[in-house]
Amino acid sequence: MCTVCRMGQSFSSSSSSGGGHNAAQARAKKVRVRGLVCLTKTGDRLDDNSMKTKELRSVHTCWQDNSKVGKCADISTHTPKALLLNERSCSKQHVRENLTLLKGETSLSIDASFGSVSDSQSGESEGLRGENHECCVLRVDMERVSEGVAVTPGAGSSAIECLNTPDCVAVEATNCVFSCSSRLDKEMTKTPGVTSAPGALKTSVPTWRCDTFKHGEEDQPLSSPVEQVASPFTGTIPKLIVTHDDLDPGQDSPQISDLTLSMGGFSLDLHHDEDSPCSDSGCGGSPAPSLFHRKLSSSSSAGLSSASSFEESEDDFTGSDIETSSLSPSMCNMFVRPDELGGTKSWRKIKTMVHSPFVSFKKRYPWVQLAGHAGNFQAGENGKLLKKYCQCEQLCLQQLMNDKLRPFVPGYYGVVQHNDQDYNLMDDLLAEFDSPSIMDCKMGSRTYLEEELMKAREHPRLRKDMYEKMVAVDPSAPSPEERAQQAVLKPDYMQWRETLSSTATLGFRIEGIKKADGTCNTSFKKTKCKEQVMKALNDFVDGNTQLLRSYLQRLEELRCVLEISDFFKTHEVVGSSLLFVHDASGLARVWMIDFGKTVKLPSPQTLDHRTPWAEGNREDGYLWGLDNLIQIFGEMLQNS
Ligand SMILES: O=P(O)(O)O[C@H]1[C@H](O)[C@@H](OP(=O)(O)O)[C@H](OP(=O)(O)O)[C@@H](OP(=O)(O)O)[C@H]1O
Ligand SMILES: Nc1ncnc2c1ncn2[C@@H]1O[C@H](COP(=O)(O)OP(=O)(O)O)[C@@H](O)[C@H]1O
Repeated sequence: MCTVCRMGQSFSSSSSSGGGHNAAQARAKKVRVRGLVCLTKTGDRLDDNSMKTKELRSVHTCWQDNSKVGKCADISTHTPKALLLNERSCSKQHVRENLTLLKGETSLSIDASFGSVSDSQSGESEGLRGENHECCVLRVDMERVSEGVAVTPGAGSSAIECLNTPDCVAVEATNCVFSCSSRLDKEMTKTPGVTSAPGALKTSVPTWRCDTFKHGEEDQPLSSPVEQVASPFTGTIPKLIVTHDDLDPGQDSPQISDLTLSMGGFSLDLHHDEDSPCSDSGCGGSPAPSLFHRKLSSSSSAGLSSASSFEESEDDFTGSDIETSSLSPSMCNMFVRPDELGGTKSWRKIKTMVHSPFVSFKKRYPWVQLAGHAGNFQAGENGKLLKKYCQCEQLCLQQLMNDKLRPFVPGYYGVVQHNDQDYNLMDDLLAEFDSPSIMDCKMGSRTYLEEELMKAREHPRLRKDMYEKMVAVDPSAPSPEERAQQAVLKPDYMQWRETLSSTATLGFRIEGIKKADGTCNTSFKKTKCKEQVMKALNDFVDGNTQLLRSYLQRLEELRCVLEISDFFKTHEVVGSSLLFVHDASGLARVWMIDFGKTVKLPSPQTLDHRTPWAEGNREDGYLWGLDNLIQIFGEMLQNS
């Protein structure tokens, strides 16, 4: 049962309820679409979370699977004891997301304020060829979308046009220079990079040198010198991919949510983007002012760069939200580098964002990011990936390289610098797959750190972006106080998300699925009960029993290792995901990713990861969630 315990919220209302009503009405007219994608040879992006398709060269790897269906205990469902729940959100029925409002509208323009598409171009009956890189969707197609029909612009006469691919992005993509960072206790040696020739998307690393990585007791060899050049950016034909929401019982049509426009390898992240740090508590709760770089969530994407200190982020929170605006005026800003903007902070307030083409330099495949923070990743070389630096994640990955869990996490190669931004360099787990299907499952029964909770109590910070995300899913979810403030506290939002999804009841939730056919779905916010999860999983594997078996085997292996891992025992693992990847060859693997909020416990404390959470015990429910996931896979296999 849900209990109500609202944390101290003594802040004043930032807007009147009347204004809020108007704002709500305005929002209600928006149509949320997920998955506008440019099919390109270079780099694509599918959604608000930097989703991108990937074209890998063929890898004919056969996966021998000898797993047997394991015996699984019944799924136990527990609600962490001390969860502070939003009563309203627990008790409300799920509300469909905005889709029906599309009907009767015409062509769409982008509302940069909240990652939505608004009907501001009503009256148009043909694709609207806009300026300033606007993308347009025809009414006829959007109506088909609203009916749950997949629309493939470019296949027919029209649907979406991706216009005016900005030259400046190509420029942005040029002059990429990689070098190893000399930071972090001189773990790596910084060497000068070489600027690539203009006009091409070229990244050179002529003098790449990384000294042996040392942190504490760990020694990690780093990558060897490489020099690679990606293909020049080419124009693309965008494609709209309709993604079906999980249907709640009683729902009869799919929902569509969230929009990202991709243009030839760069993408416009159209989510509301209140600035945020890695988390309210900092990255992993341990902000390091000199090195900490805030993560940019899809909901809080803050522009072209994300390097900022925790302190700056905190300031941002207290600042008012940016006013909403349509795409066109603000689009120009998207192509302006942060340092070209007037203020030191204004660039972080840009609502929409563009990513440089994200291309695997060797394979030249578009990459896929299913969940997480927009703009967090850059292509690395040789099947590697650059993720925006987070000290917490770095520490974890370093330790994991010497832990029993090593085969279940991406290989880690240290910190590199690119355009003045530090990145953790790690394996691209998709690299060995050919047109992979991918699923991101966020593990655990709690998605925020205890430290975040404490900080929110000490210094309550209003999150307008989270309020907007909340009402977009369920307009009745906010409490009267939240409604008056038009904002929520992060832990409240996170708890609401947990109870809305299967996190609270099963200890994991599906964040996103992208299938080999290019379709994707990141609208699993309300996938809560076991049956819904099974349906999504079954869709993910296309009913393939062998894949189920392979995944089950891998999950059981992972569980065995987790139970004996020193790292796992001594860390609070929050917000970490399991990345499921398979392809047509039958290769199916699962890895642990995202250690941005995985925090070492004070010695000699350890966790069993199954005990229900009560504030102070720091239990995260990770293994409990994995037990349930394994049980579900086992049940599906038995039923198949
Ligand atoms: O999934 P939605 O509903 O968009 O909510 C997101 C996710 O919970 C993010 O977690 P993850 O990165 O694991 O996906 C979280 O980032 P943190 O992990 O930093 O807590 C974001 O917090 P902010 O980054 O504060 O917006 C929050 O807004
Ligand atoms: N090592 C990796 N290899 C391949 N894909 C990855 C890797 N790490 C992350 N991803 C992709 O990026 C998404 C977000 O990753 P995550 O680490 O959770 O980001 P964030 O810290 O921004 O939440 C994942 O869902 C997955 O699609």
